Amino acid sequence: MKDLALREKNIVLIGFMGVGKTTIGKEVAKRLYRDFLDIDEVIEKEYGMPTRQIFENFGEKEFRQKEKDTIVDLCHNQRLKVISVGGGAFLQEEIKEACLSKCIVFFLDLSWDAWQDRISSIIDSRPVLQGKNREDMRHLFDQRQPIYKDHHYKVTTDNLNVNEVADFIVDRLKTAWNKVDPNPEQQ
Ligand SMILES: Nc1ncnc2c1ncn2[C@@H]1O[C@H](COP(=O)(O)OP(=O)(O)OP(=O)(O)O)[C@@H](O)[C@H]1O
Ligand SMILES: O=C(O)C1=C[C@@H](O)[C@@H](O)[C@H](O)C1
Ligand SMILES: [Mg+2]
Repeated sequence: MKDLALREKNIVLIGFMGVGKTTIGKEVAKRLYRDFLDIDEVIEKEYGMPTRQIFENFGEKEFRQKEKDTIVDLCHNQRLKVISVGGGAFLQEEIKEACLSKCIVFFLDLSWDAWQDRISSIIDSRPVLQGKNREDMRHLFDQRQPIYKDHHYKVTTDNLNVNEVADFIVDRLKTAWNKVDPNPEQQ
């Protein structure tokens, strides 16, 4: 696929587990009348089981390979999608490179203090949190922050609800689109 106009590019949400990529991605897609894809859900559908079971049955290495193939393919062959990627996706350079070069990447940032309030709602379904105590989780949280450093936009979500974060993202996008292409329908 040739290089896309800014308005046509896929929008990708990145960030640590539980920051709201799936929840907010759905809201952004609704507001823009776009299809939403959650990479964890795409992979789960393909395997017919939850991520946690994919890790148990096939191992993290296979999950990561599938994650890479799925995201890189979408980046090169799809347009106009809103995509939320798993919290570990940007550990892989090829994923990072494909997303940053082909899509518009939003980093959803959340402080450790605010993140801790989410633990009970996410812990059962996230394999990489299994068997970890609070200190281990803090270590993983800190260790992961550098992988999200490369992005196009950052949204600090601590004091924003889901609708406010989605509105913020859509507002940023519309500003950027209008800057490069103010009257798209007349061309
Ligand atoms: N801005 C927000 N304010 C309050 N709660 C939120 C916000 N965003 C998300 N949540 C809640 O946090 C929980 C985790 O959200 P979600 O599953 O969307 O995270 P995620 O980033 O997709 O996680 P993962 O990387 O593990 O898939 C959900 O219960 C969701 O309702
Ligand atoms: O942060 C991670 O490493 C992960 C996050 C989830 O979204 C899933 O992609 C999987 O559970 C791994
Ligand atoms: Mg998710």
